[in-house]
Amino acid sequence: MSEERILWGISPIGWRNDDIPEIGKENTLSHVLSDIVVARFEGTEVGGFFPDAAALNKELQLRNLKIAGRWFSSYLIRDGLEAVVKAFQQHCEYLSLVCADVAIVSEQTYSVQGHSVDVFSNKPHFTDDEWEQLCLGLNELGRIAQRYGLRLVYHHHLGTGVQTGEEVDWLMANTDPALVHLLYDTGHIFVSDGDYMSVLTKHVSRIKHVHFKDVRRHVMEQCRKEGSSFMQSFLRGMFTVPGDGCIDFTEPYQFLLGAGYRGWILVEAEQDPTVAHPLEYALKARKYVDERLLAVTQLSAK
Ligand SMILES: O=C1C[C@@H](O)[C@H](O)[C@@H](O)C1=O
Ligand SMILES: [Co+2]
Repeated sequence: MSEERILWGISPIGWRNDDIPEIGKENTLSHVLSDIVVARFEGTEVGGFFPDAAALNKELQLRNLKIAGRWFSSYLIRDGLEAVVKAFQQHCEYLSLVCADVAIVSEQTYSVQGHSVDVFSNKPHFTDDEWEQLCLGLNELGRIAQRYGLRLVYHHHLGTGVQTGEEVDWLMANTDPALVHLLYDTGHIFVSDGDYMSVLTKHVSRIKHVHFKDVRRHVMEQCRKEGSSFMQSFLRGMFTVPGDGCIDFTEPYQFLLGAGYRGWILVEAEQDPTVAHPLEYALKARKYVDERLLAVTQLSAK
């Protein structure tokens, strides 16, 4: 478990994207993992194209890489808890076999994440009953995750019912802090609310996993103006790696350090890999982390 320090990882989403599985298909698992080693990250998250646990462990061990976690789309509101539990148990079983730390959950009932609609004006809103069903269900999934030695971390996401800071507040207030933790994703909350510090400062004690995703402001503004879908927006380059967009990561990073955050920070930048060379962007992110985040912290500690 990554309890003692911050571990830096990078998501495979820059090479291949589960939201559009056709893109980056030419990037094999070996290629992606070896690029991650070249860029000096310690680990990654599991992508949809990753193999069974034994085959993955072999490739990880060869490169001394770790797995942080994996995304799980829950449909607690649409299908009910019972229908979700079996798939979630299998998910946790796999994650425990690859020695992961977190199970990342995002409720996808009514989500427009994968739809061809304007993501900026079509997010769903849950009713009180639906919120209750979601929160009780998440507590139960959190209990299951714990049995597998994992933490359930909830991923707030554009185009879903838990997108805004207010919705994150509601989710945190109505779930059990011992069972349901928060994944803080800078890119999603910035595009949603135009602010990335409020969720962090309010909920830092619940945050157990972090995605550092940067945003190209001019592309975001253009996508908003034209009513782009979520997938169109990232294909057009709305997201990028830290240091390449408009977010100043020194602020959230210093705050996380000050609050004693331990665990993973993953660079996560979905863009079209035929436009944004994945290794080039991974190296760009590494340079920013080394020079603007780690070096500054070491200097101020002297
Ligand atoms: O953590 C994430 C996983 C993806 O599948 C998702 O669409 C992306 O935006 C993200 O932040
Ligand atoms: Co994310």
